[in-house]
Amino acid sequence: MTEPSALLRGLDDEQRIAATTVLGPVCILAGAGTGKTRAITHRIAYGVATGAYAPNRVMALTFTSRAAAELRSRLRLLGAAGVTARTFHSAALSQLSYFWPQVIGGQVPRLIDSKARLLGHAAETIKLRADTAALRDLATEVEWRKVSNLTIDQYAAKARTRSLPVGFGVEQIVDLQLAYEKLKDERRQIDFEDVLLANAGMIETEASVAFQVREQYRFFVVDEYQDVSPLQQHLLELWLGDRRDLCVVGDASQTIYSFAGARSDYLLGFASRYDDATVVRLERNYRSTPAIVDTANRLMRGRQGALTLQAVESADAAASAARALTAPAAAPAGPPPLPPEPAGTPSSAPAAPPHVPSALDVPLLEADTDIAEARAVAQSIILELAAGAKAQDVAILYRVNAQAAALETALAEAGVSYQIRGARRFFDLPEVKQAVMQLRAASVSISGEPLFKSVSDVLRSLGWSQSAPEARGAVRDRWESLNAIMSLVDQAPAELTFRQFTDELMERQAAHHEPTVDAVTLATLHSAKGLEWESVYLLGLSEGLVPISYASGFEQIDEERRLFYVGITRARRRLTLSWATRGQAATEGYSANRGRSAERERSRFLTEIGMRTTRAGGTPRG
Ligand SMILES: Nc1ncnc2c1ncn2[C@@H]1O[C@H](COP(=O)(O)OP(=O)(O)OP(=O)(O)O)[C@@H](O)[C@H]1O
Repeated sequence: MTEPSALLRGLDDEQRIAATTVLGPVCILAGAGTGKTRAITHRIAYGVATGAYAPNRVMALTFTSRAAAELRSRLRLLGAAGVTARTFHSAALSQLSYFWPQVIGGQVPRLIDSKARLLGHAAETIKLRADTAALRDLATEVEWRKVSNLTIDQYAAKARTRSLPVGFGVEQIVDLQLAYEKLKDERRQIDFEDVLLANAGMIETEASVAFQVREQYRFFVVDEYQDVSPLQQHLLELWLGDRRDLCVVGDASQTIYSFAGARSDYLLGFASRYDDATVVRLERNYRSTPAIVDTANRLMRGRQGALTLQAVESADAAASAARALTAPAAAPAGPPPLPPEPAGTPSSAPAAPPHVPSALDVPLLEADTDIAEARAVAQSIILELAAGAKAQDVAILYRVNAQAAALETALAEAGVSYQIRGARRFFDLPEVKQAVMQLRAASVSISGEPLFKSVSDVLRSLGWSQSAPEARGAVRDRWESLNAIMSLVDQAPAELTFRQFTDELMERQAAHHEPTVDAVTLATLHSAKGLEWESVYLLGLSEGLVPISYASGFEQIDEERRLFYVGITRARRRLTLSWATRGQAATEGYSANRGRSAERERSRFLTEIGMRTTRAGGTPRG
């Protein structure tokens, strides 16, 4: 077991308070890149190491299986392997599967694999016409009702003020939901949200279930708490009962799933629900350069929930009383400032004051069209790669999937390899499955060798070599996959054994946690949450895309602002912003008017930040 004091090394003062306050209600309000994952993993490990927790009585909850796998893996390295780290859904399903036979009898009903398909069948029963796209929107509406913990009647009352799927009225949607629930019951099936609803129902109605569940888990930690839905919050309260050992961590500025039912008010209201809560603010950003931090702060200046440490040192910012993320003194300065100062400054001019990095150092590219924008970005990436950057450290982020098309073209023309996040499942590739199996088999008999040797011997037998084959196509793809596994060896801590390495691989396989391959990442802003890269390009920063055309009203525009904030704060050393002046008609959505060219306006957020524009390949503009 790890020494308790060793677990506190490498934490800053606030992180240490979070880590050592192992009992009672704790709320960690953490800005982007401030080390919240570090804080909660060290807190759990410290609680285990000091004997405050029995590991099997701790439950760490996340919202994605990737995040749960990441927590498990970090906890294992910190000596807290027995702790449960799960998504809300997986924790609820495991309890439901255990208690269903006792309480109801038989097995848990089968989970439906496609809500839209079952809704289609339900629509037929009430003679409602809906095409595939409409059914997907209607499925989202069903999900919203359920995660908001509303009955169909309560939904009917709220729906009158909601923007509903196009072409459907409240009555039709209510009838469809009734038909859907009926059909589901007849078929003895449940959907994703029913798992939480049924689990909650059992704890509420069966005292013995409530007793057993609460006996098992005593200490709760919730990561990304700003994303909690009313249904998840309800279940969490049932799990807790009258206990108070709950630690939540989150960043209200990164709430980007309100449309799907996430509610940051549970995070922001934690201290008023628990008036003796320990509230810790993590505001020192360890990830990004001062210029990137300044860009993020300007965007969030004065916003509610902008989690910050101290007033930025300008009179203007001080006056606004906004608190801002700070970059640590030792943060790298980042790339040389762009755009360049206009030439021709007289040499006799008084010495310039020292340069204070700011958002004005972040380049903003302007191009005529989407493809010109994509090509400008591809060219910039080529320069970065030529200067020694690794492709896997570069990401291009955008608002809607359709924007990837121009990028794919431009990157292919430029010969830059890329992967689209979420587009392929690495561990489903046959060569990867085979490699994991063989590594596992070898790890049973081989021990004591350096990890690199054990893994590379197995992978060589499958076709890996130190240098990449000079070819494109299947052979090269196979090499890339095996090399991605080798790159996990490079990232592994020195003390990791072969057996532990294969444990990790299998864990990642179960969670689809892909290792980085040597390629630039293309991802939507939503799917970039929680990740970081050395260099990040944010594309399409025009009205209609950021904010998206269908966002209306303060709340929705603010969610777009937070999405932009998430994008900015993914960058460690270099951030490049860009937009195209012409494209599809911004007011009518990105993909609705393909082929039609319309003037675009640059994003209002760029103006708020005070960005200057550099024409792609041209000169700065005010
Ligand atoms: N005390 C510290 N000293 C040095 N580096 C740290 C410290 N705490 C965190 N970091 C580093 O800062 C970066 C951000 O940490 P982490 O990923 O835990 O942040 P986060 O708060 O979860 O970020 P986000 O919410 O933006 O995804 C990581 O590279 C991490 O190693």
